[in-house]
Amino acid sequence: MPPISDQDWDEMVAQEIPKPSDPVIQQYLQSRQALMDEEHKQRSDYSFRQSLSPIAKEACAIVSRIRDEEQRTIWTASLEEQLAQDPSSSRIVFPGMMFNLAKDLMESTTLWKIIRKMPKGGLLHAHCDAMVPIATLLAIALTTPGMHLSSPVPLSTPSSLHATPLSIRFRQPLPSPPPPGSIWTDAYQPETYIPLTDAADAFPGGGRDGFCKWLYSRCVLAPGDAVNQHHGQDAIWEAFGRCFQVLGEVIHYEPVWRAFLQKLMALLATDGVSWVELRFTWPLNYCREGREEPESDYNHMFTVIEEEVVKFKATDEGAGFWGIRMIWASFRQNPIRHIINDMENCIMTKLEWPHLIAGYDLVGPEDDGRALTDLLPELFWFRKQCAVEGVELPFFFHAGECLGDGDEVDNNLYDALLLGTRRIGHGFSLYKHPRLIQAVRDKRVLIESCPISNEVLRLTGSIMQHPLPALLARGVACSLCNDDPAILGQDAAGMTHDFWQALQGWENLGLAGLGSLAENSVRWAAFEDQDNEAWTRDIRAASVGGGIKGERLRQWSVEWERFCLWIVTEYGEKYGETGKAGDAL
Ligand SMILES: O=c1[nH]cnc2c1ncn2[C@@H]1O[C@H](CO)[C@@H](O)[C@H]1O
Repeated sequence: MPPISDQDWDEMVAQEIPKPSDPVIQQYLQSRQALMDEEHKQRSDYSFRQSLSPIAKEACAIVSRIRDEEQRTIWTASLEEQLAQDPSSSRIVFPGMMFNLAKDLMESTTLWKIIRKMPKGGLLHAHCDAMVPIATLLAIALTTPGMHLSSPVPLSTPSSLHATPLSIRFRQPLPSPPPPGSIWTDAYQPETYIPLTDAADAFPGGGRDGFCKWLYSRCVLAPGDAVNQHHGQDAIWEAFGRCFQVLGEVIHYEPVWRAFLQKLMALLATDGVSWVELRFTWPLNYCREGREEPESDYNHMFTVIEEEVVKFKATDEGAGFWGIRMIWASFRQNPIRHIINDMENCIMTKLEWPHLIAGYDLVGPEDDGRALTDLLPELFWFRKQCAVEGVELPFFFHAGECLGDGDEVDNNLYDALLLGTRRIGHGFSLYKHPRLIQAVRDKRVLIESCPISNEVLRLTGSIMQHPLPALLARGVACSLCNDDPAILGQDAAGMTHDFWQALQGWENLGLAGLGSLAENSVRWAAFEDQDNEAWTRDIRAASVGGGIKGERLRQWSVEWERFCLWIVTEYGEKYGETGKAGDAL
């Protein structure tokens, strides 16, 4: 049979095919939209979207066009190909590409400029030690009089440089100090303290600059650590633990602690973060200025927090900053006596500084420490002691920061909920638990989600594999957090990287979804001591509630509107309804 010509085909067949505008297709599309709308009603950000002002809606549309444009022009297949062709580059580029590889490019985008300005509310999940970028912290240590360095072995071989535990702390000058360069040679006498600046200047690999680079590499996970998935989770946690080892002690000296807090608050404020709740996990090794003997309790540290927050809030930069609270956290690996002792310290410090301690948690690798069921005796004792002492120390547990399905760590989620946790740190494996998802919604528990942390610590390969969208779609309230930004590679105290990744990675989120996550962080912040009833009442009442929470939610909402107006003013001409540059491309 001869082939049918196009003209004959048009006459014979094409007329039979419905056009997109035909009722049958239109009806189908309407049902499709209705199904989508119905599903979207279950999202946790649904009511936030519904109540957007006209300006906010316009800002969301603009951001969505910018996002689309950047997907097409920056994160392109041709860039990917170009990099693949370049033998010196091992980069693969797409919007959900691995965080460490995307970081530089992301910081050059328009979306970055926008997110940087966004009012982000509160940072609810972050570990105190890992908050100030390492270069900044080193600069503080190097300019603080009396800081010294010591090591249990000479730092003369690549392996000792790589992994030896270091001590960086205040020491009175010795009458005859060892030669500064000796620490880098076999002549070094272990455990002797060398002035930090002298040791830095004598660093064999390039003096002070080389020293700073080396210490940076000891405190920050290298991109390779995070990307080498074949090493698995235990290997990255080992490297992660070594970073904390170096950082812990440096901050535990009054002048460094003061400068650290000022820097932290300034960095948060410029990133649009108004409030922070920090996990606080420290042994009693903090010393006052000029002293080598550690304090016997935590009171001086908290006096300093109190003073530094007041000082910062009195500056122009800190005028809109709401403050800091600590969440006391014990290491879950520790044995019973140690944990009970830490709990006692927590309660004693709480009695002195009730407004600076929001609650209690357990930290450290979840799969290498004790599960919450194993810790029940200590936790029940703690609850009883809190009642006896009349202190409000609710739980804010880490739980489900794991890949398991039904293993001990995954099961921590059941205990966290049964023990009445007010928020869950990570909750990475929660999406596998339909009954718990329902409980989390009923009990109004918030998930403190840390997408970059989860990626770098190898729970997920890129933002696009992260389970947070599954939780949001099922109506679970969440907030975004940065966990350990100085160590994990964000190299910033603020949350712009995590916000950016979520916005660019997940189509369903958009600026409105991001706004809802930020609003949640204010709604679930522990601004003051509250019993369970008052806590739940304020979360329900949200911005129409009385008290400090209602007030701050209203304040956040004003900032959000101002931010949306800025977006429309700044980008409306090019990307607004009439400009539509994104669509034209
Ligand atoms: O994502 C995390 N999950 C559990 N524990 C953590 C995480 N990030 C840091 N730490 C733990 O908290 C201590 C400092 O507060 C660190 O020593 C680390 O072990």
